[in-house]
Amino acid sequence: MLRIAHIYKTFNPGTVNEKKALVDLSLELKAGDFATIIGSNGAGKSTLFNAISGSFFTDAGSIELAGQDITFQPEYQRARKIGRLFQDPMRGSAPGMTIEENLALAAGSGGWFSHMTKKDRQRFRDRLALLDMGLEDRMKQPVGLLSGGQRQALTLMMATMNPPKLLLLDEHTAALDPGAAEKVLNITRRIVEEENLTCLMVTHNMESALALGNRTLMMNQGRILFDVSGEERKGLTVADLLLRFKAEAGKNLDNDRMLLG
Ligand SMILES: Nc1ncnc2c1ncn2[C@@H]1O[C@H](COP(=O)(O)OP(=O)(O)OP(=O)(O)O)[C@@H](O)[C@H]1O
Repeated sequence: MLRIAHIYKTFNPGTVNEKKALVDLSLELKAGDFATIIGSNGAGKSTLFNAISGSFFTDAGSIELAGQDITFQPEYQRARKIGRLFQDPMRGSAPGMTIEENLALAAGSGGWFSHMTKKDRQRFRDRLALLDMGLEDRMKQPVGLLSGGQRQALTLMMATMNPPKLLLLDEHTAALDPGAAEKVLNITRRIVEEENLTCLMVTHNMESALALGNRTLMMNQGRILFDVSGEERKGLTVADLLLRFKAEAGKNLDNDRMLLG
C-alpha cells in the first residue's frame, strides 16, 4: 500500500543550521498494516509524516501509495487519500460549525448542508453512537464545545468516514488526559481493524507502541533503526525496547516524554 524508497530531507542545507532530518529512509507497508513509530527527540517522525503528506517534496527517493507514484504530487491531492490526525485536538475540525455540519463536510457533501437528508443524519447518528461519547445527541452543537477527547474521536471518525488509503496518527492522544487518551486509543484500534486501514501511528507511549497494531518501528536521526513484527514483537517489553535502542543507536534513548511516560 505504501512504498517509500530511499528518501532524504535536509533542512537549511549548506548553512550552519543544516539538519539531515530524513536519511536514506525506506519503508513498505502492506494493506492493513498498522505500524506504531517511536523514537528519540528530533528523530524525524513528524518529518516523515510531512514527507508522506506532501508538506514538502523530498530531496531524493520516491513515495508510492496504492500503486501510484505520489513523490511530486501536491499536498491537496494526497489529502484525498491520506487521513491525518495531529496532537492538537483543535486541528482537523471546524469549531464554529456543528457536529453534523463537520460530518457532512467529511462525508463529501460539499458543505451544502441544506441538502443533508434524513438518511445522512441517521447515518451520522449511528456512527457517532459507536464512539460511546453521547455525541449522537449533540449533533446540532458547535464542535468548539466538545472536550479534547471528544473532538479527537470526532476528527478520527471524520478522517476515516471515506476510508483513506493511509491513516497517519501523529501523537493524536498525547494532549489528552489519561482516561480520554485510552478511550481514543480504543476507538482508534476498533476503526483501524474494522475498516482494515493501513496506518502509521507516532506515539511517545512505549506500551501503546507495543500493544497496538502489528508492527513497531523505532526511529533515530532520520533513519528507521529497527522494525519488529510477528512473533518477535509479541514477547517484547518496554525494557527490551530500551535495550534494543541502546544496542542499535549506541546511546541511551533521549526522548524525555517517552521516558517520563
Ligand atoms: N521546517 C523545519 N526547518 C528546519 N528544521 C526542521 C524543520 N522541521 C523539522 N526540523 C528538524 O528536523 C529534525 C526532525 O524533526 P521532527 O519534528 O521530524 O522530529 P520528531 O521525531 O517528530 O521529534 P519529537 O519527538 O521531538 O517531536 C529536528 O532536528 C527538527 O528540529
